[in-house]
Amino acid sequence: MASDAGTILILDDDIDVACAAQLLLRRRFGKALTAHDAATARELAGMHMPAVVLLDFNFTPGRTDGREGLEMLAWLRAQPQPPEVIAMTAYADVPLAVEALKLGAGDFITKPWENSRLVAAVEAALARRAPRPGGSSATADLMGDSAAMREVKAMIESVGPTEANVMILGENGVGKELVARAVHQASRRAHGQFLAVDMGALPETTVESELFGHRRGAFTDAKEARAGRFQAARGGTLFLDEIGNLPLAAQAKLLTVLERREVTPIGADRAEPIDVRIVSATNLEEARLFDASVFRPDLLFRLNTIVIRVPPLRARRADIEPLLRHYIAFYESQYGKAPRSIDGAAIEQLRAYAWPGNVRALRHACERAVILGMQDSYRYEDFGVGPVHSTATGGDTRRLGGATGETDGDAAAHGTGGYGTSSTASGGDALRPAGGHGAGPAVMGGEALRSVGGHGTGPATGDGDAVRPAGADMLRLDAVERETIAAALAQANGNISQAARLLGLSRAALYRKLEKHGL
Ligand SMILES: Nc1ncnc2c1ncn2[C@@H]1O[C@H](COP(=O)(O)OP(=O)(O)OP(=O)(O)O)[C@@H](O)[C@H]1O
Repeated sequence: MASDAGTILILDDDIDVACAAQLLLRRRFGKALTAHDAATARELAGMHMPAVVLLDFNFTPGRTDGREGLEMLAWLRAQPQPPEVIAMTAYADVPLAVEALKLGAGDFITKPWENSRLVAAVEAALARRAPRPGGSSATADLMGDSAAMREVKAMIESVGPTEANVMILGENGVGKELVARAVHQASRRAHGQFLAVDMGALPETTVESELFGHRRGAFTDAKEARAGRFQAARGGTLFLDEIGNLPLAAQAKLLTVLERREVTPIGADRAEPIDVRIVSATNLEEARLFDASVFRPDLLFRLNTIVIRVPPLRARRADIEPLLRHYIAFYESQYGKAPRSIDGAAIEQLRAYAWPGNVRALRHACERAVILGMQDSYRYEDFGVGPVHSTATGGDTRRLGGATGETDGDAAAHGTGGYGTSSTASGGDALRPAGGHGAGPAVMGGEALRSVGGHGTGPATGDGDAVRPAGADMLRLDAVERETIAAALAQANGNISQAARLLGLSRAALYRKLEKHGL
């Protein structure tokens, strides 16, 4: 019997092949649509947001290079709610299938297929999209048992099941997105989408179309209708990350949507009701957030029904050791390394370190130690974080410099003192280019291996730049990269999201590069 598992879209220019798949899959899974060319596929994908796409790789007669399929795959992967893609290739095209897998397809089948194999592939694709089963607790991914973390987790468990909008506050890298995901998992919407949007990275000119969607032909580039993030997250949770970076004009539009609980896609004549729970996050200090010239108070009022403050790591030092153990084990397994213990003195020093980059930096430091550590146990130097005591005022001053609350007392997760009250704290993720890393190594993770040994011998921990020229050329390239990043940061006034956009990088990729260059 058909189940309502989500729409399946089949793109194949061979009408017989597409229809055969449609008949089979419709019987088993419910809604299955077909398209025979790229334009129709895009149109259908925009309108129906399929859960799974079966993708042939050549849809123009005579084409055999698979480029069309790879382009379509990239387009599908870039959608606000990307479907699982199953590549369909001819038997001889295994290299193409491998390329498709590298580009994000979840599976491939060869034509002609066995029906049972096709059904199994679609079932597996649907299972990959389903929320993680069991997980007795929505907060299972949040390591740390400090008083502050316990308070954060208790809030998640109590506000999760409500429909209240939640705003999460905290410095960069403290785990705001993880908290947002936990709120979603604890909610009645857990079976629906958790859709994250980096508001700081949306170009101002397209904010409206990205969030609310557009109809075909609504403006010059609108070649197909496209659902916005509000529609894509229907039934689920929309996570508006870096909300503090949203320009004031876009804030006004967002406010209208939240007040009316409906969106009108650009070019549409009717509004559509929205069905999303809004969770937002920002690293702005509260003083800035309450400044009406930065953030509209009426919008803030809509968003912050419940506020969860995630304290910086230095204010909950009891979490440092469990986090270290967790991420060391994680990277040992990822890199196939034998488990090693952490030297007792190293744990003490790592607990005393100020962790200006919070959990994200701790995670990177563990990855570095696993790759570079040469002793029987991990030593403090393996983590590449610089001298313990340089960090309270110097070190990485990029993200909030204040080292207040540096006791095991664990600042309260909410209330007034938990976040950003230090007079030395800089606004948001403002970057001070002059802040160096003291005596810490200038390279992080696998980059160090590559600078010494040429290229390609260590695990590729960077951002896809595993193959690099050796020696002087590489040093020059690194210097150019560093300068380019510094210039972009200066131009963006230290705003990480904007700098990432200028550089064409994701924020995560930019963070890695900042750490690599000691910026
Ligand atoms: N309590 C935690 N347990 C395990 N991992 C964590 C925890 N907190 C954060 N992390 C990890 O640290 C990294 C940064 O977390 P996350 O992206 O949620 O932070 P953020 O506050 O949203 O950062 P930003 O403000 O820069 O977007 C992620 O890799 C995340 O998995």
